[in-house]
Amino acid sequence: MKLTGVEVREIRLPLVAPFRTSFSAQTARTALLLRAVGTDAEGWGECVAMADPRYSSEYAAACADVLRRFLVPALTGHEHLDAAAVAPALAPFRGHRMAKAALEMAVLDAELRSRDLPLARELGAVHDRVPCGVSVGIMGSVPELLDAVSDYLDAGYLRIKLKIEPGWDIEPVRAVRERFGDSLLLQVDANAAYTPADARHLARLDPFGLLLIEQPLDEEDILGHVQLAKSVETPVCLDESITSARAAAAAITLGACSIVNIKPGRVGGYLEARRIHDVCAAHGIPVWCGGMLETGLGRAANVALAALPGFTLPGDTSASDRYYRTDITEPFVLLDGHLPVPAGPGLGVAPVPAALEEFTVSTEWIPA
Ligand SMILES: CC(=O)N[C@@H](Cc1ccc2ccccc2c1)C(=O)O
Ligand SMILES: [Mg+2]
Repeated sequence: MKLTGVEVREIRLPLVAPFRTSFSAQTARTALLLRAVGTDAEGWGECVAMADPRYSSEYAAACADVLRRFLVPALTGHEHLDAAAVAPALAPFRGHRMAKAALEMAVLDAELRSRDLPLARELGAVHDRVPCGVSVGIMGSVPELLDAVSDYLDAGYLRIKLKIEPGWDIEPVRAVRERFGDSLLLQVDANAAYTPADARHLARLDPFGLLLIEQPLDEEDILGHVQLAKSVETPVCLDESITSARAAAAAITLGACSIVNIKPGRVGGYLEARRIHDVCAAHGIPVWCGGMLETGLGRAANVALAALPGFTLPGDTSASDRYYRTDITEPFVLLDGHLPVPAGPGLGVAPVPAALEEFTVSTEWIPA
């Protein structure tokens, strides 16, 4: 397609409950939605950057700026733009992977809709539904945590992930393991809250039979994770550190992780996410799909990605109502612990206009 322009829409969705991690406490989700308009097609993309640079260096206002000044202009002049051409065209601009991912996603959605092809088919999905886990925030007390976990298990989630940080780790994990038993699929996510000096402390999680400990150390501390992986039994999984297929290959080869959390927004898009899946599969490394509190747009694409063969662990592809009372698309509803893979062309979903309007903060048209 020939790109006419991109509409950048800031939305703000209240969360059903505060979501606290080692790096922030959120009561609402600010996100950017992109609508790529072409001569004969249009498509939707979602930028997963937070309002402030606390998960990674990107943040929503910076994404809007880099899209406006550099990324959208870089796609003009392409008579027959397709998704494969987006990353090479944006490569001269360093970083800004979440902004690039959103733009590629919108072009990919437009291209696939015009070809009447579901994203799952394009990516190589082998399942028509995916098993779902849930990410549980840091709570005010252990009883409050146990109630939240109990509710999520009643909802049917197949795996529990607990956010941890120094001072909220051993005790909540012990309490959940003791209350819900050894068969519960249980893992933790530190969001880089620890240092290599905490190795002996983190080894105290070993008796609880966790599936993994996610991103215990700083995203740049690959060698620290290599050392840590040698001194704890719990498998190390990386999230923030895995920014590309190259980074995944290096981390795996060095022994920094034995499981990878794949997030398309973090790595520059769904095509790079598939490449990371393929690199991990070649190394025999299981992967799962991480979450960034996406709306139904990103959720639809993540579920399609999570249906690839190497995604052998339940992901953070939770139902819409884990985060939002009202989603901007038709809600994703958990059924027997699974979400269905969208079967329509492209993302297979689109915003519900009334919901979109309700949560829109601003819109901007960037001509190509
Ligand atoms: C589901 C989950 O735990 N996601 C991230 C952390 C996270 C937490 C809170 C967020 C709030 C706004 C935007 C992105 C966010 C990402 C993670 O796996 O590390
Ligand atoms: Mg994480």
